[in-house]
Amino acid sequence: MQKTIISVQNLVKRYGDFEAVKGISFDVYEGEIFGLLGPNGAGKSTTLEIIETLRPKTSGSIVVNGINLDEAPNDIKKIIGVQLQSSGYYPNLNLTELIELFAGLYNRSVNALELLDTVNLRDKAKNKYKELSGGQKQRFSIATTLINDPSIIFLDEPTTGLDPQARRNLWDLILDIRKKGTTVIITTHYMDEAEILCDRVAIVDAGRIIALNTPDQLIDELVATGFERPKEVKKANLEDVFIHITGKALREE
Ligand SMILES: Nc1ncnc2c1ncn2[C@@H]1O[C@H](COP(=O)(O)OP(=O)(O)OP(=O)(O)O)[C@@H](O)[C@H]1O
Repeated sequence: MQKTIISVQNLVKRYGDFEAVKGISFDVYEGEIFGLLGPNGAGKSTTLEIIETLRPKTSGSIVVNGINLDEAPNDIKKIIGVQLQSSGYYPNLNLTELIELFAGLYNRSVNALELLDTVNLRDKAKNKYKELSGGQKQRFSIATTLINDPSIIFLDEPTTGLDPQARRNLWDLILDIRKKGTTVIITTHYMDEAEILCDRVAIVDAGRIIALNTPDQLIDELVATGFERPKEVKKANLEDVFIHITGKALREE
């Protein structure tokens, strides 16, 4: 029996007259990678930010690890890891100094180099954020979610804009984080990514969950309706070619 670590019930969010989230309910199990998928404007980030205590909800109930968001949002903050806005990365500080600063905000001391190691950025410890490549920036952003040793981390489109190697590298990182027991909630527009990473996905459209299951089950259900891909699929695709000829290793970015 899986333990529920996040329970969302009838969540509604209105911005003025516009209802962005229309009464959604779902549970996230401890230790899983749970994906929120959906087109632009579906309400994924809004839902995520409400659970992260960063945005007020209109109605509904949210319980994170037994803590009711209405009663003790600060207790929820202590056990979750949130990607900080890059605007909060003071331009004159290097990565080590930024981590130390954020750790101070959580009232914690962390070994910055060890943390940078987990995201493969030790050699950039003395660099400033603006000197990083896109992939390195994303990895640093994931490192910042781990500063308070959280039980749950939230990743909003972590691989958008990355090259295939950097995406795969980030997938490995996310799988490693989960292997250590951390629950991961992720939003993405990439279905290949969701298929590889997520234990279960909720497909959100116009503020409603229209499907929720394991990727495998969702695919099987579609196939059971008689769906077939319009043309025979080749055994490889262009991305396989790209990775095959450029190598899987992460580049010196
Ligand atoms: N602060 C706000 N004020 C008014 N409307 C907002 C606000 N934030 C989001 N919205 C609207 O709510 C809807 C859901 O936005 P949200 O950012 O949650 O979608 P999303 O699924 O994360 O989309 P994307 O994939 O583009 O990031 C959109 O129509 C958006 O315009």
